[in-house]
Amino acid sequence: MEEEEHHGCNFHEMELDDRILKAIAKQGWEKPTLIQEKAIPLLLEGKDVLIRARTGSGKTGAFAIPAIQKILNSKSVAREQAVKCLILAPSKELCHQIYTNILQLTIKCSREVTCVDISAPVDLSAQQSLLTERPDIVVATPSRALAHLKAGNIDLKKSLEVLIIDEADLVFSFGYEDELKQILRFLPRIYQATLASATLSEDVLNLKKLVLHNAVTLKLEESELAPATQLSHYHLAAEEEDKAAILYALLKLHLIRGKTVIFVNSVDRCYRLKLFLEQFGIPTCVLNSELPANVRCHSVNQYNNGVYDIIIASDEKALEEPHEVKEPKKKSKRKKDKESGVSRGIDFQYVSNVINFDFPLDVNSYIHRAGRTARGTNQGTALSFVSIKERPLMQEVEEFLQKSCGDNGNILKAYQFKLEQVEGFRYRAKDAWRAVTRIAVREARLKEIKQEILNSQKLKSYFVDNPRDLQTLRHDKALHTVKIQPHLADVPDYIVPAALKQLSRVGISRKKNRLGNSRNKLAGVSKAKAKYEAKKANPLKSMEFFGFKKRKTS
Ligand SMILES: Nc1ncnc2c1ncn2[C@@H]1O[C@H](COP(=O)(O)OP(=O)(O)OP(=O)(O)O)[C@@H](O)[C@H]1O
Repeated sequence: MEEEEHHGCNFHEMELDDRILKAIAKQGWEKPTLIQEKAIPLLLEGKDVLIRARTGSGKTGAFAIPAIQKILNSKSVAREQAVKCLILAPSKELCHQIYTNILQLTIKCSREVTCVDISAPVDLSAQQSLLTERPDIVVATPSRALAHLKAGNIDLKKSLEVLIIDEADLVFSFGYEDELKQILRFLPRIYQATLASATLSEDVLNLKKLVLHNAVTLKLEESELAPATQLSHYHLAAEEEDKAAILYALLKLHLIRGKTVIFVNSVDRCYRLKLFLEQFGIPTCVLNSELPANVRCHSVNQYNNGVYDIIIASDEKALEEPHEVKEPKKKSKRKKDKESGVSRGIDFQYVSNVINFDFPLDVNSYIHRAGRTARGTNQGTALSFVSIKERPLMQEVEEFLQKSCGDNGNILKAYQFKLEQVEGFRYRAKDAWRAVTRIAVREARLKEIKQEILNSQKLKSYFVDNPRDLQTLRHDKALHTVKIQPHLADVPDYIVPAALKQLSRVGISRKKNRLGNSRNKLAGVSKAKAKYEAKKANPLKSMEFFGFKKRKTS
């Protein structure tokens, strides 16, 4: 089944319970997204559905709303408490996000519909009590679900009505095939199943055969990314030695406005960039697979609430130090978390810009990175730094964008960046980048993990009693493994390009006001949203002042 038309129907026309409608309204969702419009009625009819829709298109709502409706329906007939819906997702972050979404959607019926997330890597016995209550919805990674099923902590044989697998394309690649097959043995013969995925890979089709029966495939004929009217793509030619200088200039001159996610290709480079920006007084928060899962969730929550403006994330597919390692690679001894899809599927909210500091290693990865912005109905920009070596990868992305956006215009626009105009920045950046030695990076990596583990374990019980203090726990503190020279935090007038002097002054004074109001940042999503709304018109607009004009790609 392939659909293109968006009839603009309303949630009220979907025969949903009033309590769900109220919760949807509270979320500020005025209309269903295209995938919600198509999927919700089919799922309410009881069909098995394979949902293929672009990243950020609202798939969570598409499968969660009918599941909640179904539970409310069955409760109106029999009040027996049992697990009726199992939602599997390949990472703890995703589980946490789905769980949060469900809490929001059940806010008006939280007594009738209960939900637990059992993806946290704690002792099974610690979660047993949550499961003895037999919550209506259980969210888990496949390995956690299987462990509890084997331990006899959940029994789904009689009660399960709905099975949902989110980010289905990742389930096999994260190594869950075996676990999933085993889980199926614990399920009843008949249940409704949904798979949600941003791509229709071979893995998804295999999973479909395994899990779905007579399924409807909802493959929306839309691009895998938001349309060009919503998401703008730019590339900027930059060699390794200049990337850092350009980023520093863009950030300090406030040419990049609004919340930003910067992607790099390895955990080391996360810290390298953090330590580099730290020297210029630019705080950032890192997200990578080595950090404890609850820290990652907390960081993303705070980012979504407007506490931080910049997250540096490493891609899980990435290589270690792709530009620098010359010897054969040794296997990292440090434990990486199989269940951490650091950025895949994560709903970073109100992100104005995605910056590919390192160009992604394939088209899929570009799609997933760029999909962190322009989510739902919001605007966004993806800016990629591209070295000569990375040009072939960029061409692949360009071809993909051209094909998927279906017109002959240039979707991936180039910025001609006049590096000579920011010579002062380049000069400072060179020293600062050099100061970030391998040892400093290693120390930072260890220090952060130690700090975060300490925060997350020793202070856990303290934070349970003092949840407000948890809000003030920040993940963007300086790591200080590189010596800070305070003067570097300022931008002396003489290094600001003439065309930008006026603009950057405005930017800097605005920043001062912002800092004065930093407490407000803790106030939550509405502030973050307001800030986003103020800047959304064109977060990279001011780049044009820079003496580089938009030009067509060759
Ligand atoms: N009907 C709607 N109207 C406006 N915003 C919506 C609507 N439905 C969902 N959203 C918002 O869109 C964003 C993306 O939703 P969601 O995370 O469900 O997307 P997704 O398709 O699952 O993306 P991914 O594949 O990356 O996980 C969320 O911030 C969500 O609150």
